Amino acid sequence: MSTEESLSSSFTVTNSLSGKLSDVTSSETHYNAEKLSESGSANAQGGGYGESSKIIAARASSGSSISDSTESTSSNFCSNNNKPHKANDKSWDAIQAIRIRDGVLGLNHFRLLKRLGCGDIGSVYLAELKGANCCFAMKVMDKGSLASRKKELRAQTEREILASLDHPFLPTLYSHFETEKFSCLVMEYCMGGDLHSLRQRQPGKHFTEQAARFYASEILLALEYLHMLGVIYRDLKPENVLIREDGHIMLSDFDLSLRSIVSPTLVKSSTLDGQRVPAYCIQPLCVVSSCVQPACTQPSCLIPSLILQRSKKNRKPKSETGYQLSPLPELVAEPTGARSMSFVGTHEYLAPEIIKGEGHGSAVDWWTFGIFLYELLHGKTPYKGSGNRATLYNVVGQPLKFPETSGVSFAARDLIRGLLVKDPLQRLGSKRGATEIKHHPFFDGVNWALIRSTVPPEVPQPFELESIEHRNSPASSTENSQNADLNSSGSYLDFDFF
Ligand SMILES: Nc1ncnc2c1ncn2[C@@H]1O[C@H](COP(=O)(O)OP(=O)(O)OP(=O)(O)O)[C@@H](O)[C@H]1O
Repeated sequence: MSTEESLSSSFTVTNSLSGKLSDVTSSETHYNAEKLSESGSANAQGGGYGESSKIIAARASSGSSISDSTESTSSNFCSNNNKPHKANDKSWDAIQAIRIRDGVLGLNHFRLLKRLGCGDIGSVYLAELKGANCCFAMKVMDKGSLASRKKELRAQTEREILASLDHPFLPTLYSHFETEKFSCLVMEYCMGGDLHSLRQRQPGKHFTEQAARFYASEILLALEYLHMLGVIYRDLKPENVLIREDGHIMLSDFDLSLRSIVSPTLVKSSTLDGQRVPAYCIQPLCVVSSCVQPACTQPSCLIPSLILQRSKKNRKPKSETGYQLSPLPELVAEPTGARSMSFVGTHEYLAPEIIKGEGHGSAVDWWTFGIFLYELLHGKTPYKGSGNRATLYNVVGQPLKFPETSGVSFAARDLIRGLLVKDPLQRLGSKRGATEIKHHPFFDGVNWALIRSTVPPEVPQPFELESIEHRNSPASSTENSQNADLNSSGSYLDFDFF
């Protein structure tokens, strides 16, 4: 079967799920491949997709348990009891103070200052907690619209995943409440915009290798944490990486994520006698600058013989290296049993196994991680075609190429090659997840434990609430009238959706 044929036939996704899935994901057994675009929808089953950038498989409505006019009070849902990293967060304290005073938190406690953006299932507003000088990002979803478009399960999945997170590079969900018409998520506000916009502002529209390493390292930790929770993210792209006030990142947007069961395991370290050997995918001496698809069949096992010999020669006697000689066990938490047949993601970032409809698991996140790193370093993605169909064709059938003039290091290209192996079983990260990827020489020198203390490549200008308030004053609010109603009493009238 030609690639073209297999592409078309791959859109007939009728198989049932295999592998271990949670209750929530098992509802994915009914789906239709569906494309989302501002210009409308198209049926992807026959390969007749148009030129949108993002596709999803619509899952059947689960009959979600959204209740009316209440804040979610379900025990630990939005308390910081189970979020030790938020123990000293003044935003938690401010929200808690309102709860103590008024019982529950609601829309009336917030002033919506401006619309930050809108996605497929809702709009996100910058919201100030009245009287507390604290700002949040509030995602507002129209319940009627969610129901009519069968998006309730997506919204519910996103909400439940957000509620379970407690990580410096992932968003905090402070509260979820419902009004008669809207479902609202109160999240941490990221004031620095997204990584896509930041990349556009770089010379040559790409990051330096040092900057790319920084962002890729933080993303790797975020994905590692998600995989430990059994969450496969599935939508990595610079647009979904937001920049915090301090220049560190926050991975956002979980409505395409998949939840599965994972059993974290301690395994013996991959070091040799305690000495780390650079785990290149391809032997450096054999590689020419514009490489084609690698012979990287077992990424974590292929260690260049030259390097091995040197390592053995340089190896220090046991007494000198002390405890390093007993390799420490490493935590591996890759949800390798997860399987989904959904057709989800963004065209240029879709893994081949998703396009081919073969069923996919956590390895899709390592594929997208490879595309992501390629884009940060080169200012473009590797398989982009003249349209979406051509892009998908390239992902499945074309070899990986780097620009002739690429000044990108061997280590970076080797890592990208290892991640962009088309067979998910042979892909770097597919067996031991982030643990495997962290050992790649591209990340040499990264202090994983202290990455939060690393100085970011760029720190955004300080955010001034007053300037937004000024712009939103009645005298200057033509823009506001198009967005949310921001009247000074703080009550809202209408939201502008989608
Ligand atoms: N916590 C946040 N802080 C600041 N801005 C945010 C935050 N969350 C979202 N945004 C902004 O709001 C926009 C809409 O976000 P949302 O997650 O709803 O959708 P999306 O990522 O654009 O698309 P989709 O939901 O269709 O995948 C984003 O593009 C982003 O610019």
